[in-house]
Amino acid sequence: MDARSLKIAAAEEALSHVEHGMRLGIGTGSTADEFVRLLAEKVADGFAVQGVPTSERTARLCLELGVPLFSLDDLPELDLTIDGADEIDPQLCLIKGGGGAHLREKIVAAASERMIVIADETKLVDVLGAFPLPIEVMPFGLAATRRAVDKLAERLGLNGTILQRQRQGKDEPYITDGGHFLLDASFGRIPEAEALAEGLAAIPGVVEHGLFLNMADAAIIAAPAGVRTLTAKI
Ligand SMILES: O=C[C@H](O)[C@H](O)[C@H](O)COP(=O)(O)O
Repeated sequence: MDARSLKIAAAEEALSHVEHGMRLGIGTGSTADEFVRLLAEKVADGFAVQGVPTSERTARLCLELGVPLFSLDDLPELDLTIDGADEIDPQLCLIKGGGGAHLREKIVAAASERMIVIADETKLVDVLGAFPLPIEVMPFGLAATRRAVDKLAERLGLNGTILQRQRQGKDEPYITDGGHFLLDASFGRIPEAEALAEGLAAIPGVVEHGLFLNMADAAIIAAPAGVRTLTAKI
Protein backbone atom coordinates (compact mmCIF):
# COMPACT_ATOMS: atom_id res chain seq x y z
CA MET A 1 0.00 0.00 0.00
CA ASP A 2 1.52 3.36 -0.95
CA ALA A 3 1.53 6.46 1.24
CA ARG A 4 -1.40 8.07 -0.57
CA SER A 5 -3.59 4.96 -0.23
CA LEU A 6 -2.99 5.02 3.53
CA LYS A 7 -4.06 8.66 3.73
CA ILE A 8 -7.19 7.85 1.75
CA ALA A 9 -7.95 4.89 4.04
CA ALA A 10 -7.73 7.10 7.15
CA ALA A 11 -9.82 9.81 5.48
CA GLU A 12 -12.49 7.27 4.48
CA GLU A 13 -12.84 6.07 8.05
CA ALA A 14 -13.04 9.68 9.29
CA LEU A 15 -15.87 10.36 6.87
CA SER A 16 -17.99 7.77 8.66
CA HIS A 17 -17.94 10.10 11.72
CA VAL A 18 -19.37 13.03 9.77
CA GLU A 19 -23.14 13.28 10.04
CA HIS A 20 -25.58 15.01 7.71
CA GLY A 21 -25.85 18.72 8.56
CA MET A 22 -22.73 18.85 10.74
CA ARG A 23 -20.70 22.02 11.30
CA LEU A 24 -17.29 20.70 10.36
CA GLY A 25 -13.76 22.05 10.82
CA ILE A 26 -11.68 20.96 7.84
CA GLY A 27 -7.94 20.52 8.36
CA THR A 28 -4.93 21.23 6.21
CA GLY A 29 -2.28 19.05 4.58
CA SER A 30 -2.03 16.12 2.22
CA THR A 31 -4.13 13.80 4.44
CA ALA A 32 -6.80 16.46 5.00
CA ASP A 33 -6.85 17.01 1.22
CA GLU A 34 -7.83 13.35 0.74
CA PHE A 35 -10.61 13.85 3.27
CA VAL A 36 -11.86 16.91 1.34
CA ARG A 37 -11.91 14.92 -1.91
CA LEU A 38 -14.01 12.15 -0.34
CA LEU A 39 -16.27 14.64 1.41
CA ALA A 40 -16.84 16.46 -1.88
CA GLU A 41 -18.06 13.23 -3.49
CA LYS A 42 -20.64 12.81 -0.72
CA VAL A 43 -21.68 16.47 -1.00
CA ALA A 44 -22.21 15.98 -4.73
CA ASP A 45 -24.61 13.14 -3.82
CA GLY A 46 -26.69 15.46 -1.63
CA PHE A 47 -24.94 15.14 1.77
CA ALA A 48 -25.18 18.46 3.65
CA VAL A 49 -22.26 19.82 5.61
CA GLN A 50 -21.17 23.27 6.75
CA GLY A 51 -17.41 23.43 6.41
CA VAL A 52 -14.98 25.80 8.10
CA PRO A 53 -11.52 25.58 6.48
CA THR A 54 -8.30 25.85 8.49
CA SER A 55 -6.25 27.48 5.73
CA GLU A 56 -6.45 29.31 2.43
CA ARG A 57 -5.14 26.12 0.79
CA THR A 58 -8.01 24.02 2.16
CA ALA A 59 -10.52 26.76 1.32
CA ARG A 60 -9.34 26.73 -2.30
CA LEU A 61 -9.67 22.95 -2.57
CA CYS A 62 -13.14 22.97 -0.97
CA LEU A 63 -14.35 25.73 -3.29
CA GLU A 64 -12.93 23.95 -6.31
CA LEU A 65 -14.70 20.69 -5.35
CA GLY A 66 -17.98 22.24 -4.19
CA VAL A 67 -17.78 21.73 -0.42
CA PRO A 68 -19.90 24.51 1.16
CA LEU A 69 -17.78 26.85 3.26
CA PHE A 70 -18.46 29.24 6.10
CA SER A 71 -16.17 31.37 8.21
CA LEU A 72 -15.59 30.65 11.88
CA ASP A 73 -17.36 33.95 12.57
CA ASP A 74 -20.46 32.55 10.83
CA LEU A 75 -20.16 29.31 12.81
CA PRO A 76 -18.23 29.92 16.04
CA GLU A 77 -19.20 26.51 17.45
CA LEU A 78 -18.41 23.40 15.44
CA ASP A 79 -19.44 19.78 15.93
CA LEU A 80 -16.28 18.11 14.72
CA THR A 81 -12.88 18.88 13.21
CA ILE A 82 -11.01 16.39 11.05
CA ASP A 83 -7.32 17.21 10.60
CA GLY A 84 -3.93 15.65 9.95
CA ALA A 85 -0.84 15.75 12.18
CA ASP A 86 2.93 15.58 11.92
CA GLU A 87 3.40 13.55 15.11
CA ILE A 88 1.03 11.76 17.47
CA ASP A 89 2.09 10.46 20.90
CA PRO A 90 0.34 7.76 22.98
CA GLN A 91 -1.79 10.41 24.79
CA LEU A 92 -2.78 11.82 21.37
CA CYS A 93 -0.75 14.95 21.95
CA LEU A 94 0.33 16.26 18.58
CA ILE A 95 2.85 18.28 16.67
CA LYS A 96 1.15 20.15 13.83
CA GLY A 97 2.11 22.95 11.51
CA GLY A 98 4.34 21.20 8.99
CA GLY A 99 2.22 22.98 6.39
CA GLY A 100 2.29 26.22 8.36
CA ALA A 101 -1.42 26.14 9.21
CA HIS A 102 -1.37 25.34 12.94
CA LEU A 103 -2.63 28.74 14.12
CA ARG A 104 -5.95 28.50 12.28
CA GLU A 105 -6.04 24.75 12.88
CA LYS A 106 -5.79 25.28 16.63
CA ILE A 107 -8.43 28.01 16.65
CA VAL A 108 -10.81 25.79 14.67
CA ALA A 109 -10.09 22.68 16.77
CA ALA A 110 -10.63 24.66 19.98
CA ALA A 111 -14.02 25.78 18.66
CA SER A 112 -15.02 22.17 17.94
CA GLU A 113 -16.75 19.79 20.26
CA ARG A 114 -14.53 16.96 18.99
CA MET A 115 -11.30 16.66 17.04
CA ILE A 116 -10.36 13.54 15.10
CA VAL A 117 -6.85 13.24 13.70
CA ILE A 118 -6.18 11.27 10.52
CA ALA A 119 -2.74 9.94 9.66
CA ASP A 120 -0.71 6.98 8.55
CA GLU A 121 1.21 4.98 11.14
CA THR A 122 4.52 6.74 10.42
CA LYS A 123 3.18 9.70 12.44
CA LEU A 124 3.03 7.68 15.69
CA VAL A 125 5.85 8.40 18.15
CA ASP A 126 6.60 7.54 21.78
CA VAL A 127 7.80 11.05 22.57
CA LEU A 128 7.09 14.18 20.52
CA GLY A 129 9.96 16.12 19.00
CA ALA A 130 11.61 14.29 16.11
CA PHE A 131 9.53 16.46 13.79
CA PRO A 132 10.66 20.11 14.06
CA LEU A 133 8.17 22.07 16.14
CA PRO A 134 6.63 24.95 14.15
CA ILE A 135 6.40 28.20 16.09
CA GLU A 136 4.49 31.06 14.46
CA VAL A 137 5.97 34.42 15.41
CA MET A 138 5.38 38.10 14.75
CA PRO A 139 7.74 39.59 12.14
CA PHE A 140 8.20 42.54 14.51
CA GLY A 141 10.92 41.75 17.02
CA LEU A 142 11.90 38.48 15.35
CA ALA A 143 15.43 38.45 16.79
CA ALA A 144 14.19 39.13 20.34
CA THR A 145 11.51 36.45 20.06
CA ARG A 146 14.02 33.97 18.74
CA ARG A 147 16.34 34.75 21.64
CA ALA A 148 13.50 34.22 24.10
CA VAL A 149 12.70 30.84 22.50
CA ASP A 150 16.40 29.90 22.72
CA LYS A 151 16.50 30.82 26.42
CA LEU A 152 13.33 28.86 27.13
CA ALA A 153 14.76 25.81 25.37
CA GLU A 154 17.95 26.12 27.40
CA ARG A 155 15.98 26.42 30.65
CA LEU A 156 14.05 23.24 29.78
CA GLY A 157 17.22 21.37 28.77
CA LEU A 158 16.19 21.13 25.13
CA ASN A 159 19.02 21.11 22.62
CA GLY A 160 18.69 21.63 18.94
CA THR A 161 18.57 24.11 16.16
CA ILE A 162 15.91 26.71 15.54
CA LEU A 163 15.59 27.78 11.92
CA GLN A 164 13.36 30.34 10.29
CA ARG A 165 11.24 28.63 7.63
CA GLN A 166 11.85 29.81 4.08
CA ARG A 167 9.49 29.62 1.11
CA GLN A 168 10.17 26.40 -0.76
CA GLY A 169 12.90 26.94 -3.33
CA LYS A 170 13.14 30.67 -2.55
CA ASP A 171 15.50 32.77 -0.50
CA GLU A 172 12.71 34.56 1.32
CA PRO A 173 10.76 33.97 4.55
CA TYR A 174 7.71 31.74 4.60
CA ILE A 175 4.64 33.84 5.43
CA THR A 176 1.65 32.17 7.08
CA ASP A 177 -2.01 32.81 6.24
CA GLY A 178 -1.98 35.18 9.22
CA GLY A 179 0.96 37.19 7.83
CA HIS A 180 3.48 35.89 10.36
CA PHE A 181 6.87 34.13 10.19
CA LEU A 182 7.62 30.56 11.26
CA LEU A 183 10.46 29.14 13.32
CA ASP A 184 11.06 25.38 13.16
CA ALA A 185 12.61 24.08 16.35
CA SER A 186 14.38 20.71 15.99
CA PHE A 187 14.68 19.45 19.56
CA GLY A 188 14.72 15.73 18.81
CA ARG A 189 12.73 14.91 21.93
CA ILE A 190 10.30 17.04 23.93
CA PRO A 191 9.79 15.10 27.18
CA GLU A 192 8.00 18.00 28.92
CA ALA A 193 5.66 19.21 26.22
CA GLU A 194 3.36 21.03 28.66
CA ALA A 195 6.20 23.12 30.11
CA LEU A 196 7.37 24.00 26.61
CA ALA A 197 3.83 24.89 25.49
CA GLU A 198 3.32 27.12 28.53
CA GLY A 199 6.71 28.77 28.10
CA LEU A 200 6.14 29.47 24.41
CA ALA A 201 2.68 30.88 25.06
CA ALA A 202 4.24 33.31 27.55
CA ILE A 203 6.62 34.84 24.98
CA PRO A 204 4.93 37.97 23.60
CA GLY A 205 6.21 37.58 20.03
CA VAL A 206 5.01 33.98 19.76
CA VAL A 207 1.64 33.91 18.04
CA GLU A 208 1.06 30.13 18.35
CA HIS A 209 3.06 26.92 18.47
CA GLY A 210 2.35 23.56 16.92
CA LEU A 211 1.93 21.57 20.16
CA PHE A 212 -1.68 20.39 20.37
CA LEU A 213 -1.93 18.98 23.88
CA ASN A 214 -5.11 17.26 25.03
CA MET A 215 -7.06 18.51 22.03
CA ALA A 216 -7.54 15.36 19.93
CA ASP A 217 -10.30 13.00 21.01
CA ALA A 218 -9.32 10.22 18.63
CA ALA A 219 -6.75 9.38 15.97
CA ILE A 220 -7.57 7.26 12.95
CA ILE A 221 -4.35 5.53 11.96
CA ALA A 222 -3.91 3.76 8.66
CA ALA A 223 -1.33 1.00 8.21
CA PRO A 224 -0.90 -1.64 5.51
CA ALA A 225 -2.50 -4.14 7.93
CA GLY A 226 -5.62 -1.99 8.33
CA VAL A 227 -7.11 1.12 9.92
CA ARG A 228 -7.45 1.50 13.68
CA THR A 229 -8.85 4.21 15.91
CA LEU A 230 -6.92 5.30 18.98
CA THR A 231 -8.37 7.23 21.86
CA ALA A 232 -6.38 9.18 24.43
CA LYS A 233 -4.84 7.14 27.29
CA ILE A 234 -5.00 9.57 30.18
O1 LIG B 1 0.13 22.86 8.89
C1 LIG B 1 -0.21 21.75 8.50
C2 LIG B 1 -0.94 20.77 9.29
O2 LIG B 1 -0.74 20.83 10.66
C3 LIG B 1 -0.98 19.36 8.74
O3 LIG B 1 -2.16 18.80 9.23
C4 LIG B 1 0.20 18.49 9.12
O4 LIG B 1 1.40 19.11 8.69
C5 LIG B 1 0.09 17.09 8.48
O5 LIG B 1 0.13 17.19 7.11
P1 LIG B 1 0.18 15.92 6.16
O6 LIG B 1 -1.16 15.27 6.25
O7 LIG B 1 0.47 16.47 4.77
O8 LIG B 1 1.28 15.04 6.64
